[in-house]
Amino acid sequence: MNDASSEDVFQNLISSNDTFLFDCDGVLWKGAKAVPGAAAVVNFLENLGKQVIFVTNNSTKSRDKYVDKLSSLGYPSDKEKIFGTAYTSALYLKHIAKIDGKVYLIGNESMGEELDNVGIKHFGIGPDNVATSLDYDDIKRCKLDEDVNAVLVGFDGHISFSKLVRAGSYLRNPNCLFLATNSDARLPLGDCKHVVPGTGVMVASVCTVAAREPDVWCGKPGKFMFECIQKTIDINPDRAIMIGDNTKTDIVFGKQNSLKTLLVFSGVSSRDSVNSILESSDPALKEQVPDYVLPSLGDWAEFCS
Ligand SMILES: C[C@H](OP(=O)(O)O)C(=O)O
Ligand SMILES: [Mg+2]
Repeated sequence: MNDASSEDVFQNLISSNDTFLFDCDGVLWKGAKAVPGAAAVVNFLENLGKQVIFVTNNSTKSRDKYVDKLSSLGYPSDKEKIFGTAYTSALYLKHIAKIDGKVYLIGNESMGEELDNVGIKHFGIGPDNVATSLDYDDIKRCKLDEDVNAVLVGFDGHISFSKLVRAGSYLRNPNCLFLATNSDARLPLGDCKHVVPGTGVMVASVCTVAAREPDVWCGKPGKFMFECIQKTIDINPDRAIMIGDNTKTDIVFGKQNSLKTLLVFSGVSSRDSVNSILESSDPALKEQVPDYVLPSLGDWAEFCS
């Protein structure tokens, strides 16, 4: 594991890579605020002719909404280079699963937007609290739709008992496909005293009630995310680097796809967490060790003028 803070290492990474894949939350921004200096670095790479790709597990934005967020924070915003899980889950349902019935969605408006874009019927967005007790008459208020043949779980700020009743009931049918966007436990929101539950919390609830694991993960480190990117963008893994803030998602994703990996400490994973991985004797954790570390992407801004 190398420290990437020096200008020499930065120049070396520029000459040895044509493609830079950036995670978003915790690398480019935290909540609504850009990571200081990060946009200068990304624009510098883009202006050098490097291929810049954005790869995020966050399902709360469609590709169109990511275009708006990236450009409002000063980043390049080519829609074709943005891969989020609202988009990739819709691609999976349309092109791989070829769903012809309905999708029960524990998710959000942006996921609905991407499903609409590919013509997949869905329902479930928004609050659903029809059942709140263990009284069976109450539970029966969760009417079940016979046409559901997939359950998709992403970020849902309205997750509730009723939604878990429905998801568990649909997934009791082994032919009902179970898709999840990502397993991130917490969201890095910057100056926030609160712990912010990530989609992994919602997916874990559905796994528990359904007594099943997802059939497909549509985000990092799942392989479908990289397949989506490769379908439209030519990447030579020998000359590509994944830059992320989470060892479990970003670094494993990079390693599994033979990319170089760089971990920044501006988001989820800390230097201490990497040190404990290095000290661990568990061979499975090796995949989480990045090739390079850097406190923050913005630290390279001083080399970009
Ligand atoms: C935190 C993560 O987003 P990413 O870091 O992949 O952009 C997520 O939304 O769970
Ligand atoms: Mg991140």
